[in-house]
Amino acid sequence: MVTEQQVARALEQVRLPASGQTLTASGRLSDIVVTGDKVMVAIAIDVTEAAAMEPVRLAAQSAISGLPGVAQVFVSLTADRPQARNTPPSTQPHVPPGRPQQAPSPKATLIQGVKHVIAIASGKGGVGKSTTACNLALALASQGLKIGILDADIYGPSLPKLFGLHGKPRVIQGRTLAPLEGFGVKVMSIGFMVEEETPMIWRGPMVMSAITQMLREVAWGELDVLVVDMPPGTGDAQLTMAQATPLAGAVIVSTPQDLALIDARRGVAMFRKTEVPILGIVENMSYFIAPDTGARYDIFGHGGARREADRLGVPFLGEVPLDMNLRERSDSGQPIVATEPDGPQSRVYQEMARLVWASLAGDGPVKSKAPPRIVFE
Ligand SMILES: Nc1ncnc2c1ncn2[C@@H]1O[C@H](COP(=O)(O)OP(=O)(O)OP(=O)(O)O)[C@@H](O)[C@H]1O
Repeated sequence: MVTEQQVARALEQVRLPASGQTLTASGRLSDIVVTGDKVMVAIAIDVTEAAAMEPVRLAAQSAISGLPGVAQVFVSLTADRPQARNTPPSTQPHVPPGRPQQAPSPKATLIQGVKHVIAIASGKGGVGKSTTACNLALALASQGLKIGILDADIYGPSLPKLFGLHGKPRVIQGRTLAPLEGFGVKVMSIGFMVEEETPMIWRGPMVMSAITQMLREVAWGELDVLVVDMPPGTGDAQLTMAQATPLAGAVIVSTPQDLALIDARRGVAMFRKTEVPILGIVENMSYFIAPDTGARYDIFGHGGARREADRLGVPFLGEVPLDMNLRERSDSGQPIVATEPDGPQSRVYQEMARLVWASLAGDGPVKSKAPPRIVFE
């Protein structure tokens, strides 16, 4: 098996054009992550250096690919402090339509063929964000839309399990990977690239670059909506990601408890800060119907998310009950919307999908932002 030291040595052959320093000596390398026959490494850059450093990235890529025992290489450029973060929107340079742009800000770089990218986010972990992302994607697809889903929850990727997908994405050409497909939805997850037991010790910038690669170096083809399952929380990593991903809107998932709702509020604030429209709030694990008696229990309290949505002035997208059937199907890779499309839970997701699509298509409360036109020379 290839070692981190061998990778570091290989990168000594790569020099930075400006200083002539080797990449290894430059202090720009992130941790080198080796898992089996896969190598992942990120090169820290300033956002303004993106174009100038691309040849360095390619050289690093080929230096590592040449090592014995390496099957897949994942080298990415990563800007720790994206421009948008330090620059108030009003002072960002305005690029008129049709004018070439030298160094596109991460936000401006849309994904070719993808009409809308939406984030499914939660202020706190374990509230059912991935379950919602998966079933919402399937519900959108069942309405005849072309849908992809990207697992950006890099610390705990759950889409492979939810969609019952295993195996490695096929390399189509160069670095471009083919997404896997489950129930008519194109699926990409870092979980396809690393073993399940691999500890996810990624540095913040590396997480960002892995996601950027999954957004841009995957042959998504023509999509109406790309659903992004975000990592839970509202910390720095999430904020950076919300800024670097060309989002048309965000769906916030919460359970009804006060504590979860406080976090959901933070989520709404975070997306507002990055000027991403809130498509709505979903209340997951909203109530429980006892299968034997049919009695209803509001285990975590009920209706909190709807009240919070009203208070924040954002749409409420539906209540998903705490349901054993839903959980069992999720855990066995048989998502409920695909395998029991007419059941009561699926109908909640269908309605959610209808509201989300209405917003994206411009018929609902949230208008999708007109994508800026970018021309590369
Ligand atoms: N409505 C529901 N009824 C029953 N079980 C649910 C429901 N929603 C989610 N679950 C279960 O709760 C667990 C956590 O769900 P999920 O992985 O979707 O949450 P998450 O917010 O994405 O978590 P993480 O923060 O770990 O990414 C899973 O086992 C899932 O099957």
